[in-house]
Amino acid sequence: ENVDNKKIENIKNIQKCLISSSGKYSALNFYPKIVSRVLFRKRWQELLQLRKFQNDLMVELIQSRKEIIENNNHEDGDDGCVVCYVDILLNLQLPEEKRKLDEGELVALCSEILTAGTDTTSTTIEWIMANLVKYKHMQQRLVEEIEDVVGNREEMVVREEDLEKLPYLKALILEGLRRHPPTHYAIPHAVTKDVILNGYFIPKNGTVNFMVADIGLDPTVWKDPMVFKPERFLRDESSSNILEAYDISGKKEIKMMPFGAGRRICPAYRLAMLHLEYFVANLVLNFEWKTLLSTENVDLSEKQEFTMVMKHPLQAQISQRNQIHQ
Ligand code: HEM
Repeated sequence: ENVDNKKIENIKNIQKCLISSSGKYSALNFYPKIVSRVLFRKRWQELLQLRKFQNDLMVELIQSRKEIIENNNHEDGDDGCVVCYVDILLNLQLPEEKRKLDEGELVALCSEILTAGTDTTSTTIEWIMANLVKYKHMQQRLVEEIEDVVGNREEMVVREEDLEKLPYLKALILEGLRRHPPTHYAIPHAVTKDVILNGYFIPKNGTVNFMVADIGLDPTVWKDPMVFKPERFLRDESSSNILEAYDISGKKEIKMMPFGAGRRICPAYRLAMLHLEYFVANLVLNFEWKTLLSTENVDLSEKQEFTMVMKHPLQAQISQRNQIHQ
């Protein structure tokens, strides 16, 4: 909170720059470092320069946190701040190597959490809102469900504790993640020894990835997989509003895996679900979302950036809903 805007803007820019050129720089991994340094000399220089810029920005912030912890010698509270992610990283002792994280590792982990935790959620919200603009009846059904729960309040706001009473909202979020997962692949995984997986031989250190988007569109698992239909997650599509207990973590079975599955599942999948439900509910409760022109259609074409974004970003006309209680 005390960091000046210019610095925040710089961090935002460097993160964006590294994300948007991640394809370009990941090519540097294709050859052993010694070869790639010669073949792609210029690209290496560019990357190292960006990384230095990022380092300079973040190390200063990390250092100031370190000083606060050392001076206060407490877990949280006295400096008016909650415990930060970086506080936990600074206290971490690597059990096998018996050492703390070095500066480069701290910067890499801070960079990872910023990247992994922002575009993913905002892209998913945009896809879901686009579907709500396109399918007015879904927006209407959602508003009615929310008003039934919060309708008597003075302040029209959906609170965290309301979310469990909103099954259609959850069904809508799940359908958004099935039909428009922000990442179409998981992070590459590697096997630590030779294995045979489903009849395929995978050699030690071989890279394995998962086609997250295609799994959610498998026609042998999902009826009309291309159709956006939140009701598919409700027990009785036509009448009942009871949500099938759907296990997004894939512990029982895997019919879709927008957050990955198993040991390396997205560590923030519950937080992400909370963000998605909370933001969509409040955006819809407070505002009516429409296309700019009544004849206009919402174009749901995709474009691959760091996440799979809308090729034509959502443009909508929003107006404040009539508040029931003034
Ligand atoms: C809609 C929102 C999100 C989606 C769909 C999503 C999806 C994913 C996926 C598919 C992976 C890779 C899993 C694998 O390789 O098996 C992942 C990893 C990760 N996610 Fe998320 N994520 C979301 C939000 C977040 C948020 C809000 C944070 C942090 C605040 C976050 C932090 C991370 C981190 C740190 C990893 C890497 C974990 C590792 O290396 O083991 N994600 N996420």
